[in-house]
Order: sequence, then structure tokens, then C-alpha cells
Amino acid sequence: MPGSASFRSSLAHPVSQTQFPPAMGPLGRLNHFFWQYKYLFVPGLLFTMISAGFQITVPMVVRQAVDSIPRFVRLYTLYGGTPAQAELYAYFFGALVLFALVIIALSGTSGLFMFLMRQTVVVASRHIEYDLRNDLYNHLQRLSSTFYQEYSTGDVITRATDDIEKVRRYIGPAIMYVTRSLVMVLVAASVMFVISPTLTLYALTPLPVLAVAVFFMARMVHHRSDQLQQQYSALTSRVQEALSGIRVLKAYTREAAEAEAFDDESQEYRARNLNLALVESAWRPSFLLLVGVSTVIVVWMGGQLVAEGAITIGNIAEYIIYINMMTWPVASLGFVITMIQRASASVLRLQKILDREPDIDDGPQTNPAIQSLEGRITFRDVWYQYEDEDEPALRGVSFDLPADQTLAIVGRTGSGKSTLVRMIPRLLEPDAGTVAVDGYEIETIPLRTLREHMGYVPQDVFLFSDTVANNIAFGDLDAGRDEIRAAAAEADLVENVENFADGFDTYVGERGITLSGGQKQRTSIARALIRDPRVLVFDDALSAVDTATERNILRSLRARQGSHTLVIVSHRLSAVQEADLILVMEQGKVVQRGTHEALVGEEGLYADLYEKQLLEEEIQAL
Ligand SMILES: Nc1ncnc2c1ncn2[C@@H]1O[C@H](COP(=O)(O)OP(=O)(O)OP(=O)(O)O)[C@@H](O)[C@H]1O
Repeated sequence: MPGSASFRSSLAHPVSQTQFPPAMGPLGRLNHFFWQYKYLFVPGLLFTMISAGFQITVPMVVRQAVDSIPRFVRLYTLYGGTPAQAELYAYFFGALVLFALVIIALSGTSGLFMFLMRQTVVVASRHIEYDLRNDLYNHLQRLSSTFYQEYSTGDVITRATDDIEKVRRYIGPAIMYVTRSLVMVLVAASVMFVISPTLTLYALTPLPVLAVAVFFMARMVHHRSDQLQQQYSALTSRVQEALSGIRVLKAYTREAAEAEAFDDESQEYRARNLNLALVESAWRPSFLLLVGVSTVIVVWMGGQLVAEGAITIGNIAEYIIYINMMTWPVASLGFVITMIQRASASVLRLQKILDREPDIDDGPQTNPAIQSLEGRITFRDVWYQYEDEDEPALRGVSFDLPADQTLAIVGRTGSGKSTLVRMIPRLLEPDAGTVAVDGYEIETIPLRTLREHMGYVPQDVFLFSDTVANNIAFGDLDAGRDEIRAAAAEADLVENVENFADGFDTYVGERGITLSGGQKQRTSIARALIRDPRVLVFDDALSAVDTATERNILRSLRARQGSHTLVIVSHRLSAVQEADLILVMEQGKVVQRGTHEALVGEEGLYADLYEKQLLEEEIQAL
């Protein structure tokens, strides 16, 4: 999408800051959108002016109509008792109908152009909103996990919805209102001024007061609606969390406490709503009051000018309509200014995300010629420390795993196993040392190539609220039913799925809530297997299945031997005994390495763990 790409780059490069007047600030960076959608904006602004132009002529016709009344009355009286009187009446009636038709035609034409104005400017703003949202979403998908540690999901969603909507309002409605208001105010004030400078000055005196009052009122409305919005987010987050954790909530009998907490949030929401309603209710009467004051001034002062013969009665009618026409644009100016201020803040917030480059991405070192991988994995003195952590999670890890072999990683919880395997699909990058696949340093392999050759089953399984089949096919979108079934069979899932009401078409609920922990894990394994990857990474992916199922899955994996490299993290030693190489980790270091046979014969953590697990199995068998 060229539009969005250019928006991103225009936000990313400070060059655009110098291209636009600094007064435009962050909003200047949206200017190229106006250029991109000029085929909508140019006619749109033209339609806005034409629509305003037609509307502005209506009071002039009203003036003619009103001024014709005293003339008619005079003539009618003059011809009293003669046959000409009836003719005169018919003529006057015809003239009034004509005036009415002209007014309807002018208003209708103005309305038609207003329709065209909305169909161009508002449509353009919707296109831009679409571009922005897609751009943001594509960018979010590229960002690395460190970004998601920094920003909460709620925050990102607010930017993708609320902030983009605020930008859209600036691009569409705000620009439309400003253009229309300017045309209306300038033309109407000029016409009024030509008729009577004195009356115009008096009539327009309340308008600046109105503009300032509305500006402050609009700020108040926006401030209060922001507060309302924040409270709404708090309320929905609370409900979302409570519903997601409903099982825990019930198990700990926290329903009453939760209901109370919800009630507090709800009360606050109501209070903020009432707060906003108060300002909103005060705003219309104050607006009408000021319009009323202007009208009274026009009638009062205008009456005197009519008596002096300086203006006509029709002029008074004309003035009253102009005042009414101008009041709304002047009043909306206050709203528009705050709309623009808010859009400016939103652009800054969006820019903060869009400027953020993914920590892990293809770069100048990437070699596009690397298109396929065999699966040899090498770690050389790899170190890694999470941000805000005191201790490194990995301390100088080294190993070399030939392609098609199996590596098992064991160790106590928190010893760094997941951190290590996350480096294989390059979800994390080492602070020091190198990770290589097939001898290529991992940064030189195009990210897409690397990940297309990987099947990664993370520790915490994630399923989409879709069918079992689609969750498996997520690994290979071209896969047919037979392939899905074959992958499910390898993951020892078929029997379970066949017992579901709709088989593979069964919906798994939000995040797979309707499946058991083991079923979820196996769906996730099938998703990785269906890719037929060169490298399979199982991060404690068998923890929720029983030993018999574990054996079945491992047997399927062995049947594939020679077609993939397998890296398996496990707490259960039964899952790792056949591995070609076992790494035993402790506090980020590899403290032992070798085959199962070698390690059980060696004094150390592995033999301890093995003995402990044997003992547990014996106790369970009793
Ligand atoms: N995202 C993170 N941010 C900060 N620290 C982290 C993060 N993930 C892991 N750690 C820390 O890094 C260390 C290693 O964690 P890691 O998840 O690699 O251990 P593990 O051996 O896989 O543990 P487990 O067997 O419990 O899954 C731990 O001390 C953990 O607290």
C-alpha cells in the first residue's frame, strides 16, 4: 500500500519536518495525504465553497420577499375597490410562490453540494483512516517482543482505534468545517457590512464572546469525555480480566469482592458520564442565549435604522438569518480547534509506535541468496540478559547440533531453557556470542526463510477462537484435510478430535477454552508438524500430556528422523532419553552435556533428577 508506506516514512524521517511549516507541527506530517487524495480533496473543498455560496444567497432572496410586502400593501390599498386589486393580489401571490421556489431551489442546490462535499472529504478521510490502520497493524506485526513488553495490549488498541479516529476527524470533518465556516463568515460579514457597517458591528459583537465561550466549553467537553473514555477502558479491562479468569475467581469464591470492585468502577463511570452531561446540557442554552442577544440587537438597532430610512425591513430579516447562519460556524470553531489539538497529540502517539523499528529484522547483513536450510544449529558463547533483570539468563552457552539430530535441554525452572530455544527462530538475539544455522550466522539468514523452516511450539500454547482444523492449518495455510489429519495423527490428537461433536470443525472457544491442556498442546504440536519444518522446537510442549501420549508423539517424531532437527525442552527425563545430545542447564549455564547413558553414569544434576523421577514413578506405581 503506497499511501501507508509513505505515511510511515514521512513520520519516520525528520526531513518532512522541514518540508512543512513548523507551525503545523506533527500534523504537517499528514500533509502528503492531502496530496495523495487530491482527487477527492480538491473537488471536496470546491463543493464546500459552492454549497456555502448557495446557502448565503438565501437571505438575500428573503430580503427581496420581505421588502416586497410593504410595497404590495401600499399598492393594494391604493387600488382599493377597483378590479385591479384582485389582479394585483394574484400577481403578488405568484411573486411569493416564485420567491419560495427560488429559496427552495437555492437551499436544495446548497444541500446537494453539501452531500457531494461529504461524499468526497469524508470519504477521503475514511480512505486515509484505512491506510493508517493497515499501516499501523502491519508495523505492529513486525515489531519484536521487547516492544510488547513495553506497551500493554490496551494501550496499543487505543492507539489503533481512538488515536486514528482523532486523526481522521482532523483530516475530514475539521477541514470541512473550517473551510465552510470561513466561506460563510467572510461572505456573510462582507454582505452585511455593505448593507450597514453600523448594524453589522452591533450584530456581530456577541460572536467573539461566543467563539471564546465555546472554545473553553469544548475543552471542558473533550477533557471530560477523555476522562469518561479512560474510565470506560478501566471498566472493560476489569470485566475482560474477570471473565477470562472466571474459573480462578469462582474457585477462590471472589465473586462478591469482584462484584463490589466492578460496582466501584461502574459508579465512577456514571459520575463521569453525569459530569459530561452537565457541560453538554449547559452548552446549547448558552449558545441559544448568545444568538438571541444578537437577534435582539439586530431588531432593536435595525428598527431605528429602518425608521431613519438607512435600511429596509427586508434587511432586518436578512440580518437575522445571517446571524443564525454564522453563529454555528463561529461556535464550531472552538470545537474544531480542540479537535485539531487532539489530532496533533494523537499523531505524536502514533508516530511513537511507527517510528519504532523492529529490534529483529532483515538488515544490510542479510544474504537473500540463503533460501533453504538443512538444520544444523550452532551456539557459540551465547550470553543474554533481559532488560531490567539483574542476572543474565544465559551465560556463555555453546553447542553444535548437526542437522537431523535431536537436542534435549533439561534443567530446573528458570535456568534459561526457554530463553535459549527462543534464539533459534530468532525471537530473541544474543547480547554476545553467535547463533548459526547451517554455519550461517543467524542475522545473515532472511528472517522469512529462517522462520519458514521452523516449527516452534511455545511453552504457553496459544489457540485462536476458530476450529481445530483451522488452528492446525495455521502452520500451513495451503494444507488440505488429509494433511491436517495426518499432522493431528502424529500429535496423537485424532482420537480426541473424533469424539468432539463436529470433529475437526469443532470450535475451540476463546484461546481454546473448550479444550483440555493436553489437547491444546497437541493441537499446537500438530500446527508445527504440518509445516514439515527442517527444525522443530518444542519448549516444554509435552508437559500437559500423559507418559503414554508422550511416547506416541515421540515415536511419530522418530519416524520422521532424518527429515528434521529436533530441539526439545522438557522437565520430564522420559522425553529426552533418546536425544543425541542432552544439555543440562543451571543458572543460564550448561553444566553437563552428553547422552542419557553418559549422563546417568556421571555425578551431577542429571543423575539427581533422574533418580528423583524414577522414585516418583515407583511411588505412583504402588
Ligand atoms: N520476558 C522476560 N523478561 C524478564 N525476565 C525474563 C523473561 N523471561 C524469562 N525471564 C527470566 O529469565 C530467566 C530464565 O527464564 P527461562 O524462561 O528461560 O527459564 P526456563 O528454564 O525456561 O524456566 P521454566 O522451566 O520454568 O520454563 C528467569 O530468571 C526468568 O525470570
